Amino acid sequence: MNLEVVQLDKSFSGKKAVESITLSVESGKIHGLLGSNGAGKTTFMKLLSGIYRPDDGCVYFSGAPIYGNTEIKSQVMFISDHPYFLNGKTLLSMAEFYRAVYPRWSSTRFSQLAHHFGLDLHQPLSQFSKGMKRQATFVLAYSSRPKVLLLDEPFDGLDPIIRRQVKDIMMQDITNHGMMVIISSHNLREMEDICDSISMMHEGKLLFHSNLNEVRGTHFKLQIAFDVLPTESFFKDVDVVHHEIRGRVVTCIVKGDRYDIERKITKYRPLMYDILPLSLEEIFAYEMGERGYAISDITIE
Ligand SMILES: Nc1ncnc2c1ncn2[C@@H]1O[C@H](COP(=O)(O)OP(=O)(O)OP(=O)(O)O)[C@@H](O)[C@H]1O
Repeated sequence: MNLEVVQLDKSFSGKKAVESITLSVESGKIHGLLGSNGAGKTTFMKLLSGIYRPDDGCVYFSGAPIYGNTEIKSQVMFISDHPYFLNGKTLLSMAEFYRAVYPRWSSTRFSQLAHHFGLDLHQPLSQFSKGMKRQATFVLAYSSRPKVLLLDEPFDGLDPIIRRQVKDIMMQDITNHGMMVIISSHNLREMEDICDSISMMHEGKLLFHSNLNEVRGTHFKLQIAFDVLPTESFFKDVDVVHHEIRGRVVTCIVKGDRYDIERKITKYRPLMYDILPLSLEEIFAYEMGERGYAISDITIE
């Protein structure tokens, strides 16, 4: 299933939580949703999963709007950042519930995964630890075999071994069954490793939407040392979008083709230079900084 979001709007008490978002994601891909606190990521996820009705615009999966559409909703699974289970339920009784709602449910998968993670089928889920509750959520989600998996801060509370296994299973469903995954997370290091594309939200708006390899191939960090600092023309010529000068060393973020950048740099006769791809954290800081959301120091009494 492909996702198409068109001009999506959602407000709470007159305040926009999601504003004019347009976005598309193909099946078999992982899309990362990044953003500041309160940017609107969870609200956006709830609109994508058909929990919230949009004030304006629409969320389409394979051309059909999701809101109020039971058939589409049964193929889209949302895992919230707060695992929630019906009162007094065990993993086994939750499995019965999911089996009734999700037509692609696999009891074989359920038995295999519950056994693999060593989860007790008969213990009330309320007695599970935080990490065990998360594992139970993933067991139920993977057994439901959704075509689209929406994950809001999904790996919090999982130990590193389980975290890796949960991601491995997700990758198998993406590769073997073309599942689409949309992940909202503040863990940029992890997102960098697994996402095909990313978007960044701030104050309800989508600032930026791009294929990760494309960003890495067009944005670079440049450290360059000069005998004598160059004139302003250097920054224009090399297409510097942000720079800092310390002594005779200039650190910049540069946009463009890597070989073209190197060719231009050499004309300014640097003593030495290093050109590196930007990390997702640097892209985030740069894009947010452009919108006035930069790191500032705070001193407390
Ligand atoms: N049910 C609600 N009622 C009223 N306001 C809400 C509701 N849900 C979200 N909001 C508001 O919408 C805005 C976006 O919140 P949201 O939870 O979507 O942000 P977020 O990007 O997920 O944040 P975080 O990274 O901090 O989890 C916030 O200003 C929040 O107060």
